[in-house]
Amino acid sequence: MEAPEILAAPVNVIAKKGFVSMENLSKIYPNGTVALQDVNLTINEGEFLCFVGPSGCGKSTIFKIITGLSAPSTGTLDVFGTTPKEARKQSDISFVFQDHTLLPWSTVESNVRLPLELRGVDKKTQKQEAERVLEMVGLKDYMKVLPRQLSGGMKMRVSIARALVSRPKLLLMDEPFGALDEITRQTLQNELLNIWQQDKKMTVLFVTHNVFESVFLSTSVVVMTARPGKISGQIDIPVPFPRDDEYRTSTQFNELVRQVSAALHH
Ligand SMILES: Nc1ncnc2c1ncn2[C@@H]1O[C@H](COP(=O)(O)OP(=O)(O)OP(=O)(O)O)[C@@H](O)[C@H]1O
Repeated sequence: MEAPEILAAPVNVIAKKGFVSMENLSKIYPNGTVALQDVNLTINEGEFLCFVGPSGCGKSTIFKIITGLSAPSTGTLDVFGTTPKEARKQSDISFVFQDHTLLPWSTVESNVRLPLELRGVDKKTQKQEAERVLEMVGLKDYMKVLPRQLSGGMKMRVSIARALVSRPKLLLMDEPFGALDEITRQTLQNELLNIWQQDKKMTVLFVTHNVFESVFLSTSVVVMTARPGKISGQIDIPVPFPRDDEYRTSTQFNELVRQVSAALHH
């Protein structure tokens, strides 16, 4: 994590129409790197937004700002009517990273219960909720198993279950499937969409370098450019859910992939 930014200007946090909204948001790191410049973005409740862009375009910085781990240098930010830090404290925001970050010495169940345990939720509820989310990711039979006994895809499922256990309003996923083989990746994409469909109100922000993945998963793709990091375009994916494997080979899918790729190389 970066050093505290004493010089950072205070951020205005005000209620806006969007679920999460950013206006003219910029981020200049203490070493002078302009990570984000004039970012304007409105995210509505229930959206599945994918961020694509070259390495270093500021995708992770946007995530850090939304969660209050980093302060914007200028601009306005609203995270469902409260401060980012408060939203995180209330467990309204959960994360999933490429690295599953599971505790190796704890069972699957203990790993998944951890966010609730840290919040002082009673043991019975912890167990019920862990069972609920492990069922959702198809791992209810693996509750007593240690992470090292699981495949990469299964570890990622546990990581997703742990993020869902606190019933977040906002789920942030930073290249979660980047380290998985293509078949496992597609299976997990299907599963993630099923889970998201079960909770129509959960908003998902998903970073990926993979254009196909962004077009398969999202309701809208945000395309970013690097140095300085800016949003160069947003392409809506007006394809109804559920989406299946037929969609992956459809003309519409290929056309949307073409559009996102063109925006990336623009
Ligand atoms: N703490 C920091 N101090 C200085 N510069 C930073 C810091 N964190 C990130 N940067 C720089 O800010 C820019 C945006 O970084 P960020 O990690 O947000 O990009 P990204 O799009 O997530 O990259 P990647 O796709 O490689 O993960 C990069 O040029 C990076 O080197």
